[in-house]
Amino acid sequence: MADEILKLEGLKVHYPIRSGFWNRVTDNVKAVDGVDLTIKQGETLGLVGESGSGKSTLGKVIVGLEDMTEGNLVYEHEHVNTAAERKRVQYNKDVQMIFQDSLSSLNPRKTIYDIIAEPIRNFNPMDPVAENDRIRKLLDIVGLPQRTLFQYPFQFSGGQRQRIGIARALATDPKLIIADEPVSALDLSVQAQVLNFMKKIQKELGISYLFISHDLGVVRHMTDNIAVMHHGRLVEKGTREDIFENPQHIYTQRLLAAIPSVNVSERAENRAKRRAIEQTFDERFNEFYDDEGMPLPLVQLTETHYAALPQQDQKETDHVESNN
Ligand SMILES: Nc1ncnc2c1ncn2[C@@H]1O[C@H](COP(=O)(O)OP(=O)(O)OP(=O)(O)O)[C@@H](O)[C@H]1O
Repeated sequence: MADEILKLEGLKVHYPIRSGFWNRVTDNVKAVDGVDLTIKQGETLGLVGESGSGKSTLGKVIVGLEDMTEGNLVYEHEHVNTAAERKRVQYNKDVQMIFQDSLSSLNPRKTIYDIIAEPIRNFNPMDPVAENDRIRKLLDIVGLPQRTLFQYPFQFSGGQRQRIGIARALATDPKLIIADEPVSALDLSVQAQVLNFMKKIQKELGISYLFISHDLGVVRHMTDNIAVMHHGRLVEKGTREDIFENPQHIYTQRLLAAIPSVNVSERAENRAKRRAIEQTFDERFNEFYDDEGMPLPLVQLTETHYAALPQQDQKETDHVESNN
């Protein structure tokens, strides 16, 4: 079995809500509320949930764009928070992010050359000739013509811009890429191209991905394992088969029902199924969520499959109490 590359332990991000005359902290938004998750070397782990479930916050904590309130990041078996400076610099070089909105994540005043050069200059400065070679090679890897090097982001299509974002992320030779909704802003035909391309470079370069998406349909073709997030907690995690063939949590079932059917003749039938699942979700919400509307703790069902189930639903034969 592949070794782990990154482990999240009890990760929490709570944002204070201030109110009243004295602007005191009166409550917290629990954007991420105690997530345990392991990403293995070379795998793609899908992180799925609706808007507001906390996925982006989790991704940002991993790359240091957001601070955690509590918890640990363990990278290659070492705690990132307490690691020596050298190890932390290595972590920042090894773990990169691709964003959903390629236009706003690429500096509009910089050429493609300078955009890709920036991480190289930060992490691995080299002489101008070597830098030029490296940038041209990265452009080749992402399949953009050399003549685009001195153009600006607005001169590219969405799909091409996403490739530039990928080239920038690859510039430091990362081991793990956090891809936050990398294709949701793109047309369907371009989505497939970018996804296939991401898979191709994964095979060639042996990178791991944390692939964040609101759409289980997109994640299906990309991932080995999947974690489903709701209200800042994981409600289910397992292999792709566990999630698609044997979903246990009502929220996972609802997300699966939301995947649009390609087959037109099945659409009416799917609509009816979706309505039934929505109804089950509403009826059983109080069993699957606590008094504050938060998901229950995860329980281990099989070697690979975990779900936040109420007691009476923990019926799989070989289930083991989770220590998560
Ligand atoms: N800086 C912040 N201050 C206060 N609340 C925040 C902040 N950032 C995020 N939140 C809240 O935390 C929750 C999780 O947000 P997050 O963006 O991580 O969700 P998401 O699942 O990625 O959704 P989306 O796909 O829409 O980005 C939301 O309720 C959001 O409003």
